Amino acid sequence: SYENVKNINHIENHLVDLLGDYIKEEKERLDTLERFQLYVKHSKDYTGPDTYISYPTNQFNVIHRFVADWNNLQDWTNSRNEEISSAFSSYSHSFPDENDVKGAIKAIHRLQDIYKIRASHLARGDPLSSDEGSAQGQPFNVKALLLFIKDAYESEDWQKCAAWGQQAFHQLQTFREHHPSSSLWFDIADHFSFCLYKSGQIKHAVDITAEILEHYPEHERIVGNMEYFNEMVTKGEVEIGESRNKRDTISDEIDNIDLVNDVKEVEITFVPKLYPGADQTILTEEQIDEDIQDKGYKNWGERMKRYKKLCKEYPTLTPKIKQQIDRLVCYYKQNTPRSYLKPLKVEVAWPSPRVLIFYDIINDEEANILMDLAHPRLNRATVHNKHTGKLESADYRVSKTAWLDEDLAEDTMGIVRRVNRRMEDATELSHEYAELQQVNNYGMAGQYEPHYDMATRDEKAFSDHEGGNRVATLLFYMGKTEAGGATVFIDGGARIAPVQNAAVFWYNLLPNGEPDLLTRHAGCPVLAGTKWVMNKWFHVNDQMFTRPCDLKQEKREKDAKLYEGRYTTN
Ligand SMILES: O=C(O)CCC(=O)C(=O)O
Ligand SMILES: [Fe+2]
Repeated sequence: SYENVKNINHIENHLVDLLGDYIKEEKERLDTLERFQLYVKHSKDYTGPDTYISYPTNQFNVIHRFVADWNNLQDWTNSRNEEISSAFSSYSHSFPDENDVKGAIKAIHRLQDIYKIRASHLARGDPLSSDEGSAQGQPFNVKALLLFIKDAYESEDWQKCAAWGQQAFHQLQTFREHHPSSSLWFDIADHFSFCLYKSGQIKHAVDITAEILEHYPEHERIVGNMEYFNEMVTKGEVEIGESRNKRDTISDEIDNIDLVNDVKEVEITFVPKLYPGADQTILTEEQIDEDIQDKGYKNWGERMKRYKKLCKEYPTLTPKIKQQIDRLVCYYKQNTPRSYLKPLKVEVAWPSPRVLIFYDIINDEEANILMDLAHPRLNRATVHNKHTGKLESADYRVSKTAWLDEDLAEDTMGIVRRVNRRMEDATELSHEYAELQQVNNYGMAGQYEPHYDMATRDEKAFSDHEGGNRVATLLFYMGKTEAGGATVFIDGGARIAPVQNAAVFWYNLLPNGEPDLLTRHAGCPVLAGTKWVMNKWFHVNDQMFTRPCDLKQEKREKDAKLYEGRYTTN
C-alpha cells in the first residue's frame, strides 16, 4: 500500500542522512590519516631516509609516534585492511613502549644539559642549533612537548620546565589546533604557570594563570593560585623552590629572564637524591653512600661538571700544558714489515696523560665488516661492580656491546685477526692476554660517564684474570659521529673528537704497575650521527719484553719512542 511505501521512504530518508554523517566522519578520519601519512613520509624524504635518524630529535619523534599514533592506528585499521593488520601483528613485538619514550626524553634532556641546547631549538627539530629556519627534522608536537614539561617538572628543574612550557604554549597559540577547552591545553598551561612561578618568573605566571581563568573561571585550584601569586607580587616577595633563598625579592631582573634563552645553570643548594648533573644515573641509596664514603660527594659533582664542560668545548690551556702541547709530534711509524708497506700515521694528541691517535688504522671496509659481525651479537653493555668484581648493566653506560673472537665463521676474510696483528704493530704490546675486541654501539644520546678502564688499587676486577690488570687501551672509532661523542679525560683535560677509522691509545698503568689516575675518561653523549667504538684492552702480564716494569715512573726507552716518534726509516 501507499502507506507502506511512505513508511519505507521515511526509513530511507533517515538512513541516507546517517550514511551522509558516516561518510563525513570517515572522510575526516581518512583526511587525518592522510595528513599523518604525508607528514611522516615528507619529513623523512626531506631529510633523506638514511640521515633522518642521525638526529636525536627525529629519533625521539619516531619512538613517540609509535606510542602516540601507530598504536591507535593499529586499532582503527585492523578490521579494514588485511595487509595492514597482518603487518601490525608481525611487527608489534618490536614496537617501542612508554619506557622507550621515557628513555628518549631523558636522552634529549641529557643533550640539553651537556651541550646547552635551547628548548626552542630542540622543539623545532634543530638539535645542531643551525640558523633560523633550517632544522634537521620536524618539530615536536604539543603532545610530545607536554612530556618534556612533565619530566622536567618531576625532576623539579623549574627553569627547564618553564622553557619547555614556553615552547608548548607558543605552539598552542600559533596553531590553535587544541582548543583551550581540551585537557591537553589545560595540562600545558597549568604546568607552565606553576614552573614559571617556581623559577621566579611570577609576573609571567600571573599572566598565564589569568589566561587559564578566562577559560576555567570556576577552577578552585587555579583561583587559589591566582590569589596566592597576586599576594606575592604585592608583597614583592616570592618563595621560589629549593634553589633560592626564601627572602629573595622579586625584581624586574628576575621577571625579565628571557625564557627562550632558557637552560641556565642553577646552583644546587639542596642535597639531591641523585648526583647533580647525573640525572640519568639512577643509583640506589646504598651505591650513593658508598661513593660518598669512597671518594667524597663533592668530587663526584666536580667530576660531572668537568665532564660536561669538556664534552662541550676544548679546554682552556694553562701555560704549562700549552708549552707541552707545542712540543707534541706527528709521525709515520714503520717498525714491522707490515707497517713498511703501509706506514702507521701517529699523532701524539695530549701530553698528560699521554694519548696517541693512530689515523686510518682500519679502512671503511674493515670497519663495516667489524660492525656487521658485531651487530647480531650486541647486548646491553655491562660494567664491573667494583665490590663484587662481577659484570652488570648500569644506566651510566648507555650502549650495546659485542665481543669478537678471531675464529668467527662469518669472518671469511679474517678481519678480526688481521686487525689484531695491526694493533700489535701500533702499540708494540703483546696480545697474549689481551681481551677480545669489544665493539660498542651507542644509543640515543649514548654516553659512558667518567670511569677507569683498569682496576684501581682496592677493586676486585681482574684480580683473578691471568693477564692481570689492563695495562693499556686502544679505542677505535667506527661509524660517522657528526656531532658530540668526544672521548674526554676529565682529570688530564684532554678532549678527543672521534675521527672515523682512527684509534686512540693510552697506558692505564704507570711503568711501575700502579694505576695512572690521570686516565679517568668518558664517552660524551652522541649529538648527531652514530657512534661505534671498539676497545682492545691489553693486560699487564706478558709485557715483560714489550714494556718492562720500572720502579721509577719516568718514561722508558719504549714509551719515549712512542711519545716522541723516534722511529727511523733507515
Ligand atoms: O666512547 C668513548 O669515547 C669511550 C669508551 C670507553 O671509554 C670504553 O668503552 O671504555
Ligand atoms: Fe673506557
